[in-house]
Amino acid sequence: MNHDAKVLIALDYANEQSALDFVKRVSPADCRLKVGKEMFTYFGPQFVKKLIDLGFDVFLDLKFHDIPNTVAKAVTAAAELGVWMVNVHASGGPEMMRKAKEALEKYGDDAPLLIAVTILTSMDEAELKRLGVDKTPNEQVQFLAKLAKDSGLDGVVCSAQEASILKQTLGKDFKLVTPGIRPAGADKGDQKRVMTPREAIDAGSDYLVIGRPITQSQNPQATLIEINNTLR
Ligand SMILES: O=C(O)c1cc(=O)[nH]c(=O)n1[C@@H]1O[C@H](COP(=O)(O)O)[C@@H](O)[C@H]1O
Repeated sequence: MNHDAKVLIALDYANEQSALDFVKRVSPADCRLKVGKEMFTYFGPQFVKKLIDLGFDVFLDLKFHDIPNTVAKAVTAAAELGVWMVNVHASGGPEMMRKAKEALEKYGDDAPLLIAVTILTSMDEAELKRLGVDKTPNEQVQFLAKLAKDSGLDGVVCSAQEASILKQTLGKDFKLVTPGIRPAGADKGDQKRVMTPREAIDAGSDYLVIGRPITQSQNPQATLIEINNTLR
């Protein structure tokens, strides 16, 4: 579906029917859906196909990280499946990212957006040091995001805290996809540094990954519309 919905709902279910029951309660005109490693590993491409057939844009969040040839083939498989967005780890390197982007060229306007993961929000400075990286997470995110842009990618996943600096340095067309979003008053769960949907958009986010505040709502469509209304 071609629309400007900014909310990407994270479908984190270990049961396919529960996910499909939820999906029937929200409109593909008002959101897109993110399918990650858990659901893909349990339910596979057939599950993704069902969501697409229901009219949803799907972000296939498998964070590919492998040699360039393998990643190019993996993103090709994602394009064949018909997903709207797919991602790779920027730390796979510029050659890997370039090859992945080139593999999608033949799909023209139907190619999925190709997004890079920079530094996972679960990594702190000490953990980066253990990996031999002597930068702060923030510096390393900026470094990898620039590398992703220079390699031709369409954007990055980052925290909303990093969005404003990345928007300034990498320009308005480079898409920023941000998790860790909580509507005012919502339960934070295990997210530590959160922003409201409106704050994240104002900071420069293009797409907001939101899971539990919508999936666990009594009325998911109403919650989604409330969020969308704050973004106008
Ligand atoms: O890659 C992600 O989507 C992701 C990256 C990250 O750094 N932090 C993060 O929370 N996520 C995902 O974003 C979603 C957030 O879900 P909620 O915390 O329920 O809104 C989950 O699917 C997380 O796995």
